[in-house]
Amino acid sequence: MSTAIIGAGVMGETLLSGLVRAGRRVDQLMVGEKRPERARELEERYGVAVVSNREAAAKADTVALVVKPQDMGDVLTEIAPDLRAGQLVVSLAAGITTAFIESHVPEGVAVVRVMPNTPALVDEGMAAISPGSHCDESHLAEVESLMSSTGKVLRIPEKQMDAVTAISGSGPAYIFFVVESMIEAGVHLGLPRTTATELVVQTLVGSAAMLRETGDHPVVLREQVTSPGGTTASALRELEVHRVRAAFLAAMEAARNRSRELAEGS
Ligand SMILES: NC(=O)C1=CN([C@@H]2O[C@H](COP(=O)(O)OP(=O)(O)OC[C@H]3O[C@@H](n4cnc5c(N)ncnc54)[C@H](O)[C@@H]3O)[C@@H](O)[C@H]2O)C=CC1
Ligand SMILES: O=C(O)[C@@H]1CCC=N1
Repeated sequence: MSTAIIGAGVMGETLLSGLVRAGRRVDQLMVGEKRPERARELEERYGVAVVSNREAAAKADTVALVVKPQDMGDVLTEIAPDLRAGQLVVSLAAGITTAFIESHVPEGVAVVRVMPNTPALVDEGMAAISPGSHCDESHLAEVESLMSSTGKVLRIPEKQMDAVTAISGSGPAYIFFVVESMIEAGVHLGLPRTTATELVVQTLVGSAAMLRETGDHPVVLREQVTSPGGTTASALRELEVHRVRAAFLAAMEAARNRSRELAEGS
């Protein structure tokens, strides 16, 4: 089964590299990429064929669209004449609905919407997938196989996609923001930057492993760290005073709303 990736920026390369790591034959992969220098970079790095979008659409069994939501309409209009019934189109774009894609492609083309995230680069990705209206089990299984090469895959109803985008799609950025803030705090408290970075990164990795390995609720794990009258309680009180929990809620609502706006083309 050949797969084409149209749009090989951050997320397109993440998918491509994951497929290569998972042992997909490079001669079964193709890339369509607008920027010539980026295309050359990918050819050199992976030995993958970079072809026109139309050639990619005509030749591949599965066409993964990884361009920005704002570019999706133009790309679909460009490749529609080359698509045929029986092919699978997979969109990784925020906001873009399966109905929008189906309205641009020929009858009989199956569409699956995916929301991945960048930890896929280290095979710890979280991808949610939703079927369009002409999908069967084999199409969902194919997308599960594509995405499970780089992490976990969850099937969800499409109406949850904007919320999923706000939580796991954008999620790594929030975590990196917290990490960055803690490192800066360490420096402010007088630690060398390298020391602060090592402390924060290992604390994050250790905490993530505890969540996954114990299966305990985060509240339980937080309470274990919070000694009565101790340092953690003092810090958590400040986070509540500064309304950090409310800020997280507002931030994720904003991301969900932006995903909805992208669906409307703005
Ligand atoms: N970066 C992330 O963490 C995530 C991104 N996504 C989705 O992935 C998509 C791509 O995002 P990024 O990779 O971050 O953006 P990006 O800007 O790094 O990549 C987009 C790529 O598409 C190429 N491109 C644009 N128009 C094209 C065309 N007509 N034909 C061929 N290639 C074309 C650009 O040259 C660029 O290399 C977006 O729709 C985004 O919503 C989804 C989840 C996470
Ligand atoms: O920021 C964005 O729009 C994309 C979608 C989810 C993560 N990055």
